[in-house]
Amino acid sequence: MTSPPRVLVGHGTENDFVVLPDPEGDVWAGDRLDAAMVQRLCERRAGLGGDGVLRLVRSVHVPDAADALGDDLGRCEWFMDHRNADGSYAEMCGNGIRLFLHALVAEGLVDRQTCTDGLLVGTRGGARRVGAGADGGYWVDMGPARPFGEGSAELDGRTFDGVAVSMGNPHLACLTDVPVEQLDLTGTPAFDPALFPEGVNVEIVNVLEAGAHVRLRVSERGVGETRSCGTGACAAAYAALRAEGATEGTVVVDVPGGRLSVRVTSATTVLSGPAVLVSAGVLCPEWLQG
Ligand SMILES: N[C@@H](CCC[C@H](N)C(=O)O)C(=O)O
Repeated sequence: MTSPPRVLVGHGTENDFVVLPDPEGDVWAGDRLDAAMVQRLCERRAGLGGDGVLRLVRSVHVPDAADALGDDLGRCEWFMDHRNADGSYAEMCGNGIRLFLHALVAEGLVDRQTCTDGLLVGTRGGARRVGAGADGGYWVDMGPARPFGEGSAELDGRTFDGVAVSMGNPHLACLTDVPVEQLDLTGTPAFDPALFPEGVNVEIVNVLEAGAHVRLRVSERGVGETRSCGTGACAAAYAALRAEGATEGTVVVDVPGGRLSVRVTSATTVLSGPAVLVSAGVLCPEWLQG
C-alpha cells in the first residue's frame, strides 16, 4: 500500500457498513482484508464500526467471482465483496447492494443517470440488477424467494416457528403475535443445523396488515441483531404473503432503522429503500499497523 486506503461509512435503514473503494483490486489484494481486519474495521469503539464491510472492486480482480457468476461474469463489471462483521462471507446483502451502488456513484465510478434501468452487479449469490429510483433511493431485483422447508429458532427463551427461505442467503422468517419490541435479541439463536448447515438469519415478524405491512427485528448470521436486513425483509414479505395464500403483492416492511418496500411477483422480488453515506476519508497508517 503506497497511500492510505480510502474508506467510506454508510448505511441502508441503519444497517451500516464500512465501504472500501478498491476498483483495481490492488488496495485490499490477497489476504490484506482477512477476517481479523474485517473485525477490526467493524469494531464500534476501536474501529470505524459497522455490521459489515463492502469492498468496491471490479469483478475481474476477485478470484472467486468466476465461480459465483458463471456466464454472467462478463456482464458484471463490479462485484460487491461483502463481509459480515465477524469476517465471514455472505452470498447476498439487500441493504449493502443499494449502498454499494450509491458509493460507486459518489466515488465517480458509475454515473447515476445511467443506472435508472439498473446495473448488473456481481455477488457471491450471483448477478443482481440494482438501480437508482426516482425518489433518491435505490431498488434491487433480488430474484425469487426460494422456500426450502419449515423450521424453528429459539431466541429470548421462546421458540419461533417459521419458513426457511433462500434469498441467495439463508433465512428463517417467523410470523408471530409476540410484539417484536418486547424481545431481547442479544443472544444467539438456536436453530436446526440440518436445515441450515451454513447458519441462518432469523427474522421475527409481526403482521400489521395482512399481506401488506409487517414489522420485523432480525438476528443476522455473522453479526447479531442489526437495525435492518434487506434480504430478511424480502424473506419476511414472502412469508407474510404466503400466510395469506398469496404469491404476489407489495409489502411495506418496518425495521428498527426505517422502512423498506418489497414487491413480490411470481418471477422475482424487488427490494426498495434508501442508501446513505455518512463520511469519507482515509484509514490512518498507524491504525492499520496496530
Ligand atoms: N444485512 C444484510 C444481510 C447480510 C448478510 C447476512 N448477515 C448473512 O450472513 O447472510 C441484508 O441487508 O440483506
